[in-house]
Amino acid sequence: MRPGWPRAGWASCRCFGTPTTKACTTRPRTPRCSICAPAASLHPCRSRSRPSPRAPRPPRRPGPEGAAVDPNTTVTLLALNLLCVGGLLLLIAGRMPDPAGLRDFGTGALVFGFSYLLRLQLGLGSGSALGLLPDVGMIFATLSFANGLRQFTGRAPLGRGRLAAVVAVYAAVALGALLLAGGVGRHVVLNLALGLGYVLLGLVALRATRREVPLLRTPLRLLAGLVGVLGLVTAARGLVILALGLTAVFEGALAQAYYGYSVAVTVLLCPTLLWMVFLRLNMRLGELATHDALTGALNRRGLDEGLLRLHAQRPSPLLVAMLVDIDHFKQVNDQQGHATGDVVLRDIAKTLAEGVRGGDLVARWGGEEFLVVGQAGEPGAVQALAERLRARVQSAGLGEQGTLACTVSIGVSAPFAGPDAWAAALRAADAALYEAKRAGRNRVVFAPGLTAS
Ligand SMILES: Nc1nc2c(ncn2[C@@H]2O[C@H](COP(=O)(O)OP(=O)(O)OP(=O)(O)O)[C@@H](O)[C@H]2O)c(=O)[nH]1
Repeated sequence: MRPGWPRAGWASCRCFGTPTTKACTTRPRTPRCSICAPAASLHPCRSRSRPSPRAPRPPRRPGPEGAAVDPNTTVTLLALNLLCVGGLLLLIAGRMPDPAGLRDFGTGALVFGFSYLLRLQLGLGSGSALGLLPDVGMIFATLSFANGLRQFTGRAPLGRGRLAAVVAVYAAVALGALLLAGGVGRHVVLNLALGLGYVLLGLVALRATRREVPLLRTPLRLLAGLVGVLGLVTAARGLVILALGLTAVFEGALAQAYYGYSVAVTVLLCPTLLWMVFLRLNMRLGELATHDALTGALNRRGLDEGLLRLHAQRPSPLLVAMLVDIDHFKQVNDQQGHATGDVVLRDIAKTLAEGVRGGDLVARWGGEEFLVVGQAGEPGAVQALAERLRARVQSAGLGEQGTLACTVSIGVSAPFAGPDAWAAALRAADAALYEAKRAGRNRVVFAPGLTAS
């Protein structure tokens, strides 16, 4: 250490031992060295940290608390969020055998995200003709969402021709508005069209709640509420632009409210979509676990679950078991090929499922054998059901061309109640089926306790 230099702390004090010769760069919280400390009141750093009362104060910037919602930052975050979610949905859809609308959801989110980024590049309030490009992107993305939702809820998608026509009409109207009224016209048309699109999307979701399983109704209602309100707010924004001009919706309280709500919707929308996808996948897995892959009839596990449900009813109903076996099915395979045999199996399963009463169970019991379990019901009802099933199969056109014919033999158990009687009922149905085959096939035989009516 040089003689005369401060003892401690000088290295961290940015006056470097020459406090008054230059403008001091000492930060307010830097520990002072022994040179600065005694003359702190004269030192330039002290005078800088305490401005004289006469000096004009710099304008206050909003702090982190209560900071304004900045449209540019908000739109950037929305765009990134949409791009991430779109990519994720497309990844999930790529791995699903039946993506049911997920591809359209993903495409919609990606196109919306890119459109937002393009709008940021051009300037949010820009009135340039290039701005029509992201506008058209957003309209297409909204239609893509609606298409995805339709498919997700089991409805046919809108054809490509229709989508292209709507987008073309929008582009023409927006161009006309731009030529007539400049940027204001373009923004009014965009907000009104997007608002209408969101409201329609909400209505598609609301309509689907009527047909969907209860599990899916909650996220669908949430989706309908979120986009429905966004639609009304966006359309109202269009009217505000018309009445007050563009500045009113990009600055001030209205802009704060709109962008605040948009953030909330986007943040909630993504988990809602993923929630719906998760539920759908879960339902699909449940179906795969309980249904036969070839015929779509219940498998043993599905039958067990169905039987438990039937037995759990109060009062416990009387049930009957019917074993349905295709006659001479080996000949179908030998003459038409195994693939056609598969189609015939599928057709017969469908014919049986369409012929039973609501609540009856149809399961694939073995290779070309099905089991129907239903409530015994009124006297004569079981006999009528068994005969109807036999007749329906006989008259059905089967195979790829619908030109093949097959018959079935059916053995019907006596009515039974409770799981304990299940094994005995199956034995009785099997014995009756054997008897039907022995007696010449294409007939129904009833176990003792039930007689043909
Ligand atoms: N295509 C196809 N054939 C199957 C399947 N499962 C079993 N089979 C066929 O079903 C036929 C059953 O033949 P059999 O048990 O001799 O009975 P059947 O020819 O129907 O004669 P009856 O029952 O006595 O009237 C066999 O040829 C099996 O290969 C399947 O999943 N697909």
